[in-house]
Amino acid sequence: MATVRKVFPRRLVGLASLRAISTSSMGAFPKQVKIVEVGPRDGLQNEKNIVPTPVKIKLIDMLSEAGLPVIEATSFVSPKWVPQMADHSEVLKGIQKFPGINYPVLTPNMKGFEEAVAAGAKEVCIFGAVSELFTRKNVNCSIDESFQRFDGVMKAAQAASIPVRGYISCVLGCPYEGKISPAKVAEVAKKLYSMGCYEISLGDTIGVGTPGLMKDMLTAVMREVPVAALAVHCHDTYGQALANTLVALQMGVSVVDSSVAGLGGCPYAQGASGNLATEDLVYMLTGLGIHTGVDLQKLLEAGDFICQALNRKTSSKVAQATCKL
Ligand SMILES: CC(C)(COP(=O)([O-])OP(=O)([O-])OC[C@H]1O[C@@H](n2cnc3c(N)ncnc32)[C@H](O)[C@@H]1OP(=O)([O-])[O-])[C@@H](O)C(=O)NCCC(=O)NCCSC(=O)C[C@@](C)(O)CC(=O)[O-]
Repeated sequence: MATVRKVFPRRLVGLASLRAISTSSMGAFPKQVKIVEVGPRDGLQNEKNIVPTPVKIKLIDMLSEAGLPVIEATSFVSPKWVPQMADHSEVLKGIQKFPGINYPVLTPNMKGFEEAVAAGAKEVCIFGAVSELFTRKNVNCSIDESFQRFDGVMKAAQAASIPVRGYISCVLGCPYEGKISPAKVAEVAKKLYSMGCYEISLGDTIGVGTPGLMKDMLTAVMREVPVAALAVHCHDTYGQALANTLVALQMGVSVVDSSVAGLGGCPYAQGASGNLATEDLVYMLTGLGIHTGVDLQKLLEAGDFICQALNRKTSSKVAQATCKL
């Protein structure tokens, strides 16, 4: 059973007062941000001990209760590669499907796509990278071969009217190849968008990016793909995730991936740590007067639940701060 963290009203009163602060000198922010919660997938895929299926289902249900509009539920990858995601079908079938909430899943190839559709997936994600070495380690093929697989998934998805989201990993640096050129990211983003991905999530997989790198990368990508179709996905390895996300918001990006309690990491990216914590993102956006539709208190409860189930401390600063009161 989850214990429910007490979030003291005075902390939330403090939060509300932040809204009065003028942001006009900080550039134009979107009025609304869509948060894509990746905790149940990205957050859990790196966990060594297998998390029981009912825990995953309860986490997703709690995140739905908190009002997250998109919750990435699981991935239909090989159980030999990522044993933690082996219960993908049970998870997808077991969760409550709240009206208006999307529950996308990762599908690297046709096998994954077919199994996902059989389990009831209504939206899928393909995931590529700008680095040859990372692609080889992550999905056991070259970038070109990964696109051949995507082509099959895309055609099948289009025939079934299933929307496809595209991921690009290593956009601000690669654990194996180091620096990545913004032009290369733009080229891959353009390819995914031209294939029919409705949204491209730009992943700083190992969290090495800084705001200047984010600005340069986004500038290049925005020449090829409309900003309305872009999302950012920042890992917080070097403590830069919130700063990098803020820059993206200032440049017009209005879709942000994050993970409850800051869980996360890619098993095939050495040094990758957790994602930007959703609690911290919601706190910042609320302070900027940007609408998310997320109930912070319920989100904190979901974070408590999963941290207790995993027997670990939250990485969310907001969760830590409200706990200390
Ligand atoms: C892509 C594969 C499957 C290729 O794996 P492979 O071994 O090259 O595949 P294959 O086609 O040669 O098939 C080999 C075996 O795998 C099976 N197989 C083949 N496909 C599937 C499937 N879909 N589901 C279940 N089983 C599958 C297939 O049936 C066969 O089984 P066998 O005959 O040996 O018994 C493998 O490399 C894999 O599963 N990789 C996992 C990668 C992964 O999940 N990485 C983490 C997600 S990406 C990420 O975290 C980054 C992101 C998105 O968050 C953004 C960011 O932060 O950057």
